[in-house]
Amino acid sequence: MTFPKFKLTYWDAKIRAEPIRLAFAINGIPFEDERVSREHFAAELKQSAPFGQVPILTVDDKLVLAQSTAILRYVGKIGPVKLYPEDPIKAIIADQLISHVQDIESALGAAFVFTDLQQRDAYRANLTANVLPTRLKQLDEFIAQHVSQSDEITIGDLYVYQLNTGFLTTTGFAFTGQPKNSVAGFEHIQKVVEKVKSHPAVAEWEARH
Ligand SMILES: N[C@@H](CCC(=O)N[C@@H](CS)C(=O)NCC(=O)O)C(=O)O
Repeated sequence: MTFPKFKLTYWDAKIRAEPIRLAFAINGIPFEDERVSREHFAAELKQSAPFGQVPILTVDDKLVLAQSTAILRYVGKIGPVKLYPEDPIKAIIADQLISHVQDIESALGAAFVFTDLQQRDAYRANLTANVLPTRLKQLDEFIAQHVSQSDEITIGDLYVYQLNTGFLTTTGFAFTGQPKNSVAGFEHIQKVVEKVKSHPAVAEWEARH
């Protein structure tokens, strides 16, 4: 299979780019993993980026694509491993996983709107005691009901994996004071994490990053 020349531009962070990087890795599609500083982005890229934000994917040095989940769906369609399933029901299951994980990430990120530290702490305490356990339980039950037990990986699974390895553990739970392995209590989430983690291309990617 031949592919265009790809360059993925983001910060030196996982957050919105990592599921895309993993989708490339699982498919064996070569890409330039460009990691820019906030300063370089503001000075050189923000004006020309389609929506003034990263990640962006540059195709063959000319077409510039934006919006992380749109890019992920694209990469999930073009490779030999159909990470974005062709079956519409399987596709919407993957889409729902992505949206739910994004809702969790937004809830974590919303703590930043509070400049008053006492209010921020109260928000995070509620997150830890109520919001996160509820959201994670919903995710666990959804996976139990809808996600295939096979080795097949979807872009939705990549988001669940990213929730555990990226935002939630390194940033989110650190904020809320939760232990880093808080997802471990959720059997079905954990199974998805293990499925992705044990994929040879993902294991190889993690060993290098
Ligand atoms: N909906 C967009 C959101 C992108 C976004 O919020 N990007 C942030 C980094 S995670 C950004 O570029 N911030 C710098 C800025 O807005 O100037 C996506 O999913 O790609």
